[in-house]
Amino acid sequence: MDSLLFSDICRHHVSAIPMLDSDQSKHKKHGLVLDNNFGFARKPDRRGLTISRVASPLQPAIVPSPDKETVDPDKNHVAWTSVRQERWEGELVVQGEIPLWLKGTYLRNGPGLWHIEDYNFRHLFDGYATLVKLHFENGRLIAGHRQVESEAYKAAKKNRKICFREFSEVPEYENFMSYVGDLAKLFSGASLTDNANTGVVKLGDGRVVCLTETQKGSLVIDPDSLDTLGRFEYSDSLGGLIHSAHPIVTDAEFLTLLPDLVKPGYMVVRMEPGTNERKVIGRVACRGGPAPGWVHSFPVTEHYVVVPEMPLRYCAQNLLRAEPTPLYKFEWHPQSKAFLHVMCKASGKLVASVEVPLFVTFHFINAYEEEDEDGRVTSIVADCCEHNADTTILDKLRLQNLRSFNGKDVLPDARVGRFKIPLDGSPYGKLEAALNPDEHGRGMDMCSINPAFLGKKYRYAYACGAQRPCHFPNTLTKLDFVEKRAKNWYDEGTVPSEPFFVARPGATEEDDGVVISLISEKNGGGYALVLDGSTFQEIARAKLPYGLPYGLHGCWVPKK
Ligand SMILES: CC(=O)/C=C/C=C(C)/C=C/C1=C(C)CCCC1(C)C
Ligand SMILES: CC(/C=C/C=O)=C\C=C\C=O
Ligand SMILES: [Fe+2]
Repeated sequence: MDSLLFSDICRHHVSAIPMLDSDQSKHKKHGLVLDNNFGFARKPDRRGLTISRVASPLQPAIVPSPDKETVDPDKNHVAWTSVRQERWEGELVVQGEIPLWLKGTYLRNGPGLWHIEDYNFRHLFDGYATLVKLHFENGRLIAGHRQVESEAYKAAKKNRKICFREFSEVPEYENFMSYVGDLAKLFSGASLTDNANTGVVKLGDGRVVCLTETQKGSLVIDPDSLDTLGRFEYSDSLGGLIHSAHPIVTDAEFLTLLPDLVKPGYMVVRMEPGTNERKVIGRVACRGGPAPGWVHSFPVTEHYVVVPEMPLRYCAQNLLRAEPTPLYKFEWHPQSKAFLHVMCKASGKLVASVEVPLFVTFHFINAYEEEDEDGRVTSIVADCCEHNADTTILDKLRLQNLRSFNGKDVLPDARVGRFKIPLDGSPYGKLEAALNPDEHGRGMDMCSINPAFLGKKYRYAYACGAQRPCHFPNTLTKLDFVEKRAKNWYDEGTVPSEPFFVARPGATEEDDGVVISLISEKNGGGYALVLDGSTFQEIARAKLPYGLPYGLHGCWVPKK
């Protein structure tokens, strides 16, 4: 049973954040708080991890490495292993120095639980959401993680099986009639997951919301306790079941895209802080078919929203299937071509719609307007993590592939794809690499920028790159689009998550700040890492009591 493996996780005295609740008290042992209450029975996972450490209440723990002999790093890298318990919180020992100006909480969301009972999920994106926090204050660091209490997660726990349609997993049907019943529920959205495992955003009004690609998977959480407070109900009647996993969120607005699978196109919508009502800015009809392209993310400039139409398109038939297809809910339609549409934020009018070379991206990095000497906008530049128009990256993110690294260099090449969209009515846009991909080992994804440069001409981005041979991005990289160079951070055998930039208050330089990442180590350990935004050198790290599974996207909640 997992409880043996989870033994003796220490929790320190953190007076500001009450932890004991009735669930936890039953695990209270030797003055420690455990929270091994997944309710999913499971055979031991051969990690044989034992972290046994009792910390005095005020002393941060020094946690020994797990038993090396029983850890098979190739198969059991902690990045691809389910989080070991529902929740934990404690203060970490900091090596180096956390700047005193860094006051607030970094939140990171991601799919962290990939099994129920003995059933292992297939794809990275299937896992139930694990929310991680790093609270920085006065040079100290309090960390914690907790499962997001979606209906999908709670139902799986209660019924000991998958109950909703996830990215690639669907509930097991007892008979044909139950499959038909589930299909009926698909159209109303009732059978879709609300497992908000992709990102977390802080709205302009302070509410913090975990998100995924289903609209029902928008869940409000408490950034201190990591409690799930309830569903974020959109009060408009725009309908639809899915949206972009990456809305553009600023203190002033929330912008997102609602793909329309019936009449292929996208609704561009905006929501003001303090409301739950999205209002339509405009609609873009697809130029290719048979369905809209997948819009995991999209970029904006100061005045425009760029709507990508990728040839990797949603596929209604694949949505209905009980077994995943090679491209899951999507299909690759190169003959349908690729387009970028540009909509004016203020009027909802389409100011450009250009055909561009075929591309595959999850993540746009940023976009900005270029002007002539009279201040007229002549073109738009939009950057993304581009997988060389190759969809195989989706297959590389299958857990079986992630868990079977054998030293071979199998990560497909990726680059910073820079689109140039003319606004003079020309029918074509360009796509080129913004810098030589060798600068970042030809791996490229999970990007962030200084948020003050959102939609504006910018020089720097932070992302994960590659130190080859590898099967997954394994470096942190700082990209300089002026010098066309990258600075890379690498720690052998680790899997770093999205580098997240936090600007120093009062900064005037774009890269004046820190970059935060959570690192999963091959020995089962893990640490929080803080790099200097400018030099990209390590300034602090703090070991976690145990490594955490790979996570996706984060946000920053400044201390009030
Ligand atoms: C974690 C991540 O990056 C993406 C998650 C995507 C999900 C959960 C997609 C779910 C979907 C369904 C459950 C049915 C409808 C299509 C689609 C949005 C792909
Ligand atoms: C982790 C990832 C791609 C890595 C490729 O090199 C994509 C994640 C997408 C969802 O947020
Ligand atoms: Fe994403």
